[in-house]
Amino acid sequence: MSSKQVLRKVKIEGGYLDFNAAHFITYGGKCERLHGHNYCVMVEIEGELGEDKLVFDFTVLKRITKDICRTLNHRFLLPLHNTHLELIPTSREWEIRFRDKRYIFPRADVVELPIDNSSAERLAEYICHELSTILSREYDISRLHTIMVGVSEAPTQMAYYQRSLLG
Ligand SMILES: Nc1nc2c(c(=O)[nH]1)N=C([C@H](O)[C@H](O)COP(=O)(O)OP(=O)(O)OP(=O)(O)O)CN2
Repeated sequence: MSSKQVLRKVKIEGGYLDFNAAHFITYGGKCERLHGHNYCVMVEIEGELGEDKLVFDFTVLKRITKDICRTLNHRFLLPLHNTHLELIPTSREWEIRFRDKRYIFPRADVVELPIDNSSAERLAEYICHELSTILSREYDISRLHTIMVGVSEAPTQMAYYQRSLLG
C-alpha cells in the first residue's frame, strides 16, 4: 500500500451518548423560560491509522463521552460566566436572577459550567474541551488531527465545535 499520508475519520453517535437537562439561554436581551432537552452528542475524530489499524478505539471514545454526558444528566446547566444573569451562591443553593425573574436551585441539581450561555454551541465546545483534555492526558493522540463534537437539542437542531489536536 502507498505510504502517502491518508486522513481518516471515526465517528460515534447514538446509543447512550445523551443527557437530559434543564436550561435557559439569554439572547436578544431576553431570558428564555426554563425548559429541558433530551440532548444527543456525537464525536468525530480525524487522524491517521495506528499500528492496530484504528484511528481511535470506538469503545474507549464512547466510554469517555458517556462519562461526560453523565455529569450533565438530570441537572440544571448553569452558565457561570453569563453576564446577563446575577448568580448568587449559598452553601446549599444557587439563586439566579434576570431582571424581576428569580430561580432557586438546590446545588445538587446544578452542574456549574465554565461557559457564558448554555447554547448548543457552547455545550458542544465545553464537551469537546473536556474530551480533548482527557484524551491528551490519558492516550497517545499524536496521530490525531482534529476532534469535533456535535450537540443536538432535538433531531431538528444541532451545533458543532471542532478543534485541532495537533501540537
Ligand atoms: N443556534 C442556536 N439557536 C438556538 C439555541 C441554541 O442553542 N443554538 N437554543 C434555543 C433555545 O434554547 C430553545 O431550546 C430552542 O428553541 P426552539 O427550537 O425555538 O423551541 P423548541 O425546542 O420548543 O422547538 P419547536 O420546534 O418549536 O418545538 C433557541 N435557538
